[in-house]
Amino acid sequence: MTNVTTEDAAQPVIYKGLAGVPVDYTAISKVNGDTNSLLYRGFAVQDLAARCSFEEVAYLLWQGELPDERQLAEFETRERSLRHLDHVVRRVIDELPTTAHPMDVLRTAVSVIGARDPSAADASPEANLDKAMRLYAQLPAIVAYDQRRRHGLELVEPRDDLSYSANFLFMVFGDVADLEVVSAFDVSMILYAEHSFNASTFTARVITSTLSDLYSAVTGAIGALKGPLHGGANEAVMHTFEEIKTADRVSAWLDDALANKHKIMGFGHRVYKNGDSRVPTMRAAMESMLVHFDRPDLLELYVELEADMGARKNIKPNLDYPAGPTYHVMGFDTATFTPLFVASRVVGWTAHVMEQLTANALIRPLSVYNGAPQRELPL
Ligand SMILES: CC(=O)SCCNC(=O)CCNC(=O)[C@H](O)C(C)(C)COP(=O)(O)OP(=O)(O)OC[C@H]1O[C@@H](n2cnc3c(N)ncnc32)[C@H](O)[C@@H]1OP(=O)(O)O
Ligand SMILES: O=C([O-])CC(=O)C(=O)O
Repeated sequence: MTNVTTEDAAQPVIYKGLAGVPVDYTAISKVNGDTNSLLYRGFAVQDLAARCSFEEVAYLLWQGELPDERQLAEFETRERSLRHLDHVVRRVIDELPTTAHPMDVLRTAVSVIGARDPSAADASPEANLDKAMRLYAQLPAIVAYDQRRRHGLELVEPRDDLSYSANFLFMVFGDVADLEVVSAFDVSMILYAEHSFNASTFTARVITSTLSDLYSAVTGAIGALKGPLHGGANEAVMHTFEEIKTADRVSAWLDDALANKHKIMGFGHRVYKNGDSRVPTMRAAMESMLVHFDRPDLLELYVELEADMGARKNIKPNLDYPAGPTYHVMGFDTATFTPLFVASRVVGWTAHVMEQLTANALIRPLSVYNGAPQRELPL
C-alpha cells in the first residue's frame, strides 16, 4: 500500500486505506504482524482453539475473562433458549428470492430483528450485551434456514441438547454431525471471531461512534464483510478451486490470473505479511476434514496453489484459504461461507460496539480536496 502525497509539498500525507495508522486503543484482541500472532483478551488463539469451545470464547471476548463452570452453564442455557428463528424474520426471508445472496438475506434479517426490538435504542452495557447474545444465538438459524430453502428443504428446529456448533450443523443438514466435524467447525468459529480493526469491525465502530444502535452497526459490518477483499474471500477461494479443478492446472491458471493482474483470493493480508496467525490451526482442521470426507484431490490443489503463489509472489494464505475447502467438504453451499464468518464475527463486532461506547469519539477523519478550484456558477 503506497502512501500518496499531493502536488503541494505542504499538504499532509494521505494514508491510503488507513494502512499502518493506529486509530484507537482496544483491549479485545492483539494482532501482531511481526510475530504472526493473535491474542484474544491476552490468550493465544491457537490455545483457545485447542482447549475451549466457541461458547467459552464468545464469553471471553464479551466479558474479558473465561467463564467458570457456573458462568458457562448459565451462558449456554441462555444461548440455547434464544436459538429459535423469529417468525417475522422467517416470513421476511420467505419473501426474498432464493437467488438473493445469503449475505443480503442475513443483512436484511439483522435489520428486521433490530426493527422489532423495542429496546433497540437502549445503549446501556446490559442492553447491548443482551442484543449481542440474541444475534449470536439467532444467526445460525437464519444461515441454516436460508441454505435449506435454496434447496427446497424445510426449516429444521434447533435442539437445546446440542452445543452451539453441533446445533448449527444440525439445523443446516438435519443430522447430528460426527464429533470430528463439529470440532473442526467449532475451531473455524473460534478463529473467525475477532481480529481487531479489520474493515467490518471498523465499520461497526464508525457507526457506533455516531451513537447509532448495535443492530445498525452489525448490519453495516455485514455489508463490509461481504466484499471479496475481506470476508467474501472464503467464498471466492472455492470459486478459484472450482475454476482450476486439479493440481496439475495450477501453474497455467496462475500464469493467466497474474498476467491479467487478478488478485488471488485467500492470499495476502493488510497486517500479516509473513503468514496469517490462524492459518496453521485452520489448515490442520481442514486436513482432518479432507481425510474425513476423502478428498485428497482438494489437498493437492491447496498445496500446489499455496506453493506456486509463494514461489512467484511470496504471498501467503490468509484464514479464508483453508476455511473455504473446509466448509465445502462439510456440505455448505459456497454462498453460505461468508454468512458462517458473520455468525462467528458477530461476537467480535458487538464486543467492539460495547468497547467503542466506553470511550466514544465521533470517527470523522479529514480529506484533502483535489477537485476543481472555487468557481462561479454559469449565468
Ligand atoms: C479474513 C480476511 O478478510 S483476510 C483478507 C481476505 N481477502 C483476500 O484474500 C483477497 C485477496 N487479497 C488481497 O486483495 C490483499 O492481499 C488484501 C486486500 C487482503 C490486503 O492488501 P493490501 O494490504 O491492501 O495490499 P495491496 O493490495 O496493496 O497489495 C500489495 C502488493 O501485493 C499484491 N497482492 C496482495 N495480495 C495479493 C493477492 N491475493 N494476489 C495477488 N497479488 C496480491 C498486490 O497486487 C500489490 O502488488 P503491487 O505492489 O505490485 O501492486
Ligand atoms: O484483519 C483484517 O484486515 C482481515 C482479517 O483477517 C479478519 O477480519 O479476520
